[in-house]
Amino acid sequence: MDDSILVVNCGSSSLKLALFDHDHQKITSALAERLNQSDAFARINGDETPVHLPSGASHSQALAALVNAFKDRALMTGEPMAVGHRVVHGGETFREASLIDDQTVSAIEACAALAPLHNPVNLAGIRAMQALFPNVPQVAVFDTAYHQTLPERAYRYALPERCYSDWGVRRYGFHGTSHYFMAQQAARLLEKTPATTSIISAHLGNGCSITAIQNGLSVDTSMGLTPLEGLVMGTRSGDVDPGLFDYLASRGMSANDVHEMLNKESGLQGLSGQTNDMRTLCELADHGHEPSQLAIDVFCFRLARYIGAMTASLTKLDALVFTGGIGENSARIRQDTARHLRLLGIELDPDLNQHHGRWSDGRISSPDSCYPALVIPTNEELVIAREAARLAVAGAEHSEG
Ligand SMILES: Nc1ncnc2c1ncn2[C@@H]1O[C@H](COP(=O)(O)OP(=O)(O)O)[C@@H](O)[C@H]1O
Ligand SMILES: CC(=O)OP(=O)(O)O
Ligand SMILES: [Mg+2]
Repeated sequence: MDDSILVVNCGSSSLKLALFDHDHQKITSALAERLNQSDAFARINGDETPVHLPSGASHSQALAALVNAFKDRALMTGEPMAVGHRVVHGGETFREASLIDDQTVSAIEACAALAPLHNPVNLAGIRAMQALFPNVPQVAVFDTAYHQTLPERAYRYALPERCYSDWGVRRYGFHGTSHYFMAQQAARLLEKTPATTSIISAHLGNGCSITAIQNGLSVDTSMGLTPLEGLVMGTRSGDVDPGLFDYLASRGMSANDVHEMLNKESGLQGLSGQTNDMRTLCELADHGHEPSQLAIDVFCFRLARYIGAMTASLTKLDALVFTGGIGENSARIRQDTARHLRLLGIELDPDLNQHHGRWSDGRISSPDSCYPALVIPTNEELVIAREAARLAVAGAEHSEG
């Protein structure tokens, strides 16, 4: 055994693997895409030569190939001290990360109906790593855990009580690891403690969600029972009128058709008819492609509406924070969103917004802005690595004691 920590993030058709040393510094990372398809592909980041995968490779085949590649390229010398897994849905069972045993696996299975795109592949990753490293502690870190502090008025839907008590229908919230990290990092940048820092955190990646954080705790969030609610996303619709389901059924669509459409054919992809990739959309819009511009407009307007809505959950606001691939990299999306927020007094400095990387504190708001706006790179893998190491050490001490 060496003292490295492996972090596994299995998505529906991709997986990300990261390797950290005992000081929680990233040693290397890798990505596999188009899994279960004939052109499955894997590479170690920064390395030109792809890692060979069989055609149609599954998550477990890709994990085995990448772990072998880490070993072959001497990036990993022995077994890791812990493996941390991102698990998207932990229901009400998990308020924090958990060492994985049979009970944990059953509880994750029980939540799979609520996150059909995510939990089954998360479990596939867990099983694959258990097979590769049967003696290494495995830890599940849940997207939902950080949101377990939501007050009831924020997590209950206005539905008959039995929906909640019999079937667990409530807002759970996701991307909790990233929003938690934003709360920690924003406090550091603002020279405060997390327990006294209140922010609105906008995580804008392929999946997008926004969270109100009051004194370090999640008090409201845009994703709900599943990761479909809320903001416009790459291929997910976010909020729609619940009356839509009935209407589409009357047009001949089955529940499964509607599920597929809302999750995989909507959002930026659906509006633009071209792509779910924001960078490409911005280029298309620059070349006069109107549906791409519309997709950007709907994305930014929905986001601004949610920023306004989140202020109802806070008694103070120390900063508006942008993160995720879009939030960190797109000055245009941040600017277009801020344009809708003049009434709130949020104003970006065009130069800082364009070049925030040059200033270490991530601030992009103008000095006159009523509230600071920050760009903070997320690092879900680091949080998962820390949690995995902490629980592995605690577990070892427990069994020794
Ligand atoms: N410079 C950029 N401008 C606009 N969008 C960008 C830029 N860089 C990355 N993105 C977008 O970020 C999104 C991916 O976000 P990311 O957080 O990496 O995804 P994931 O949720 O899969 O981790 C894509 O839509 C991509 O186009
Ligand atoms: C929960 C969720 O939406 O995750 P991702 O952004 O990885 O799809
Ligand atoms: Mg993501």
